[in-house]
Amino acid sequence: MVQPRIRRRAFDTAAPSSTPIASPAVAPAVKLTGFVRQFGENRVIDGLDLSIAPGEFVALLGASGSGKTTLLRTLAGLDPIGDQDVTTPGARAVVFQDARLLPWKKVWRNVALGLKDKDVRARAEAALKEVGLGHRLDAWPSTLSGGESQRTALARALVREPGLLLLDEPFAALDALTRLKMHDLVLNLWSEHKPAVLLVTHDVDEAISLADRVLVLNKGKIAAEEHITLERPRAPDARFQAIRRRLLGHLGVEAPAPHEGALIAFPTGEAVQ
Ligand SMILES: Nc1ncnc2c1ncn2[C@@H]1O[C@H](COP(=O)(O)OP(=O)(O)OP(=O)(O)O)[C@@H](O)[C@H]1O
Repeated sequence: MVQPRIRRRAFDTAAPSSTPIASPAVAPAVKLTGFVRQFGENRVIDGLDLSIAPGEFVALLGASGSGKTTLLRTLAGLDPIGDQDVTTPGARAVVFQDARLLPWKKVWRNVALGLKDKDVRARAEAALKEVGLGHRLDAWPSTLSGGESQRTALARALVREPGLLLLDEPFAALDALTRLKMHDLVLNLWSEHKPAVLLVTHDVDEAISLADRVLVLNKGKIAAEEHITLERPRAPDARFQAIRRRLLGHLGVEAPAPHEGALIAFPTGEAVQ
């Protein structure tokens, strides 16, 4: 396979003006200027500008087919970019919706995949302990639950000490409770290691709960941006709901007023409107 060319060059030190974490002297973890991606006649990304500060947690929302994965794949270096202005200076790691573990390798070997040092088992073990899987080092991937598989995928990403962590709907296939636990885990790992994060998600609440900044992708460009300054952990209070309504509006979805038309299920199975 021809390796995509992601330019890793010295770039201007101007920090993104709108990011809360950026300091003027710090180079961004991601910088895209006027980026275009086209499949035949389909111009999916159309002159997109994006800057992510080191350590910043950004979530990306957008309708199905709006180009979220295309953008993430570009930043991951998985797609050719031609001679375009894309800079991702540090190490990158990606976690997808499915864990993509090699079934013939034990859990720790999946995490250590591609590492070259002598102490790879120790590093894999440390990463697996961090995601709460220190007891499953020698397990086979087929014996893991969905949540455990995604934890393993997170450990595999973390062990590479990425400056940029790309998350493509990593919690979408998990049940609601496991998803909430994964949110806590990701926030803990992020505050411990502080990579820049780009999280692609369909879930507006997930985006508001986790990110410093939420972007809405529409017609190939960033159509809206919300800075989330609520303290973590974030409760779905009135300020949260106001951000939610604005983001849903940008996505073309009308948010129901609280409880309006909502079905409330009781433990008896009885439901009232
Ligand atoms: N390799 C490809 N060849 C041709 N078209 C592609 C290719 N990859 C993506 N596309 C098209 O680009 C558009 C954006 O796809 P992409 O997967 O980035 O959207 P998305 O926002 O991630 O969608 P979803 O939320 O449904 O996952 C779609 O119309 C898709 O069909």
